[in-house]
Amino acid sequence: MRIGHGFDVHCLTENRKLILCGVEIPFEQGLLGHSDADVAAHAVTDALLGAAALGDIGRHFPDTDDAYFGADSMQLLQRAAKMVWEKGYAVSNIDVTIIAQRPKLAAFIPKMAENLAAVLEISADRVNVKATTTEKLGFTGRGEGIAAEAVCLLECN
Ligand SMILES: Nc1ccn([C@@H]2O[C@H](COP(=O)(O)O)[C@@H](O)[C@H]2O)c(=O)n1
Ligand SMILES: C[C@@]1(CO)OP(=O)(O)OP(=O)(O)OC[C@H]1O
Repeated sequence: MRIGHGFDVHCLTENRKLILCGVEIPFEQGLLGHSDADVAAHAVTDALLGAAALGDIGRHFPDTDDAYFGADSMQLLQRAAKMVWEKGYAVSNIDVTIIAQRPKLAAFIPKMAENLAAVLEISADRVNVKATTTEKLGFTGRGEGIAAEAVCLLECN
């Protein structure tokens, strides 16, 4: 068994979509990034890569590369999963925490978990997604950005 952790932050801004684990969330602001800025998908990607000792998302998909401009981060996650499979590991489970003061995410969480399970080719009971505020404290609490953390356990084939 191998454990990995991922953490990411993106800034909230006008005129951008808010996409979390591939789900477009209706909100007056979205996340800024070179890709679609899906902060939760990025945290999961880093958790997988970390567990397999494969570095991080920026190493494999640099934000200086035009190929990733506006990229669908769930596709980047799928590519990271393939790297992990090729190293002989299988994803045992993932647990994701999205840190956002607003919007309320509860209604969208089942679809986020479904998307992650599909991309990672694992059953729904191996995926957990949750959201928390920071009780209006810090940059997330002020609504300046959204953060996400993820942990992943890999099994050796
Ligand atoms: N953006 C969010 C944040 C939280 N939730 C849900 O609300 C619960 C309470 O959040 P606290 O930060 O006050 O502990 C949390 O457990 C989530 O179920 C949410 O849906 N969207
Ligand atoms: C995903 C990538 C690549 O498009 O860009 P961003 O969307 O800016 O995201 P970030 O988490 O800052 O870094 C990883 C990048 O390589």
